[in-house]
Amino acid sequence: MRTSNQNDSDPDQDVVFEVRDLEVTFGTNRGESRVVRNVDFDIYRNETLGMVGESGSGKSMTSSALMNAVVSPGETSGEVTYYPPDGGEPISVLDLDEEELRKFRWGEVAMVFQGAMSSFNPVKKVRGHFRETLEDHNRDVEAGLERAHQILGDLYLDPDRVLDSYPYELSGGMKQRALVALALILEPEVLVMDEPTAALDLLMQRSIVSLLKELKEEYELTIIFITHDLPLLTKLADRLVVMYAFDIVEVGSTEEILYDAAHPYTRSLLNATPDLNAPIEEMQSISGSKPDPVTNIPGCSYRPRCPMADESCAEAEPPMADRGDGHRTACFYHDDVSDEIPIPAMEAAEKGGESE
Ligand SMILES: Nc1ncnc2c1ncn2[C@@H]1O[C@H](COP(=O)(O)OP(=O)(O)OP(=O)(O)O)[C@@H](O)[C@H]1O
Repeated sequence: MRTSNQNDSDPDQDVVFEVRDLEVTFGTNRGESRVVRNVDFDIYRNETLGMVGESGSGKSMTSSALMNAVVSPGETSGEVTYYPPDGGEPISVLDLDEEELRKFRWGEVAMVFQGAMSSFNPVKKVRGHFRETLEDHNRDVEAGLERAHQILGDLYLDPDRVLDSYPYELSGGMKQRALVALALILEPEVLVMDEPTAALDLLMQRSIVSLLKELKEEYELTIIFITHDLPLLTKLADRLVVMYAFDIVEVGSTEEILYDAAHPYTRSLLNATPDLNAPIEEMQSISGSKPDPVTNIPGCSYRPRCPMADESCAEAEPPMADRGDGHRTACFYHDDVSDEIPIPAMEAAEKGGESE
């Protein structure tokens, strides 16, 4: 097991991705747009890491940067180190050339993108997509198609029927599962899923979640799951990363974040989700205007919307405070937050748990 010498890494964890000082910028006519700002975090092998935050907070850009796949003319800087399994040589992802990246992206880390519903070529049968991916990566096509059968079966699909279909002949849920199977065809270690369930109905979203849990065990995957849907994440993720204004404001185990959220933004997010078992449609928006990636406000980026902000929050950016057990948050007042911003639903849930 690799242990990191970085202060904010957990030495007991087997790290698969180590991200340090990650920045993504775009030049605009208003000035430099910094859409990912000094982001530091680790991803542990075989965990499901959920990334949550309001629209535009930088989740997709951060996950694209993990694969050095930020769209042009975006500039990515910092360090993204990928640790292959079994102690293989670490890979500095931002230094890979085009050919190395092509191999890395399917073979080590595969991605099911936002809007993936449309990412099958409509005039090609599903089998053709599997064949093409295998051929492009010089894999044994017959053995690969056999694996496709296995994965599609594991996703409760009829493999022959799906492989012989055109994408338009499949329902949304079937198409989405076929895309997950395609992402897994080259046996990646990590699966990055960006809002993969957004276009599906609630029932299908929940069934994809239980399928992902099964897949993760079966194929020993590390999963990074990006969504606005906090209720969905709580059922799936081992740990959560909360993003606000292009940076991480809180990270910790899902349980810690649900029952001891220590950043005012995370607590507002939880309060905007009245019932963690309710459909996402019921999530309310948080008051105040969203941050602008071209503007750099001094101090804490959440300050303009934070009910607890005072002068010290304007003077300096709060460093990540360590609350133990890998729970960290960027707030000067993390010890006072639970008194200042109660979360009635969580308190009720906790009381219910105690009385059982
Ligand atoms: N091609 C682009 N060029 C310049 N800026 C971009 C581009 N794509 C996204 N952005 C900006 O980058 C910021 C972060 O966007 P990102 O897509 O990472 O957010 P997100 O948290 O994933 O949001 P969503 O949940 O809506 O996908 C936003 O301010 C967005 O407007």
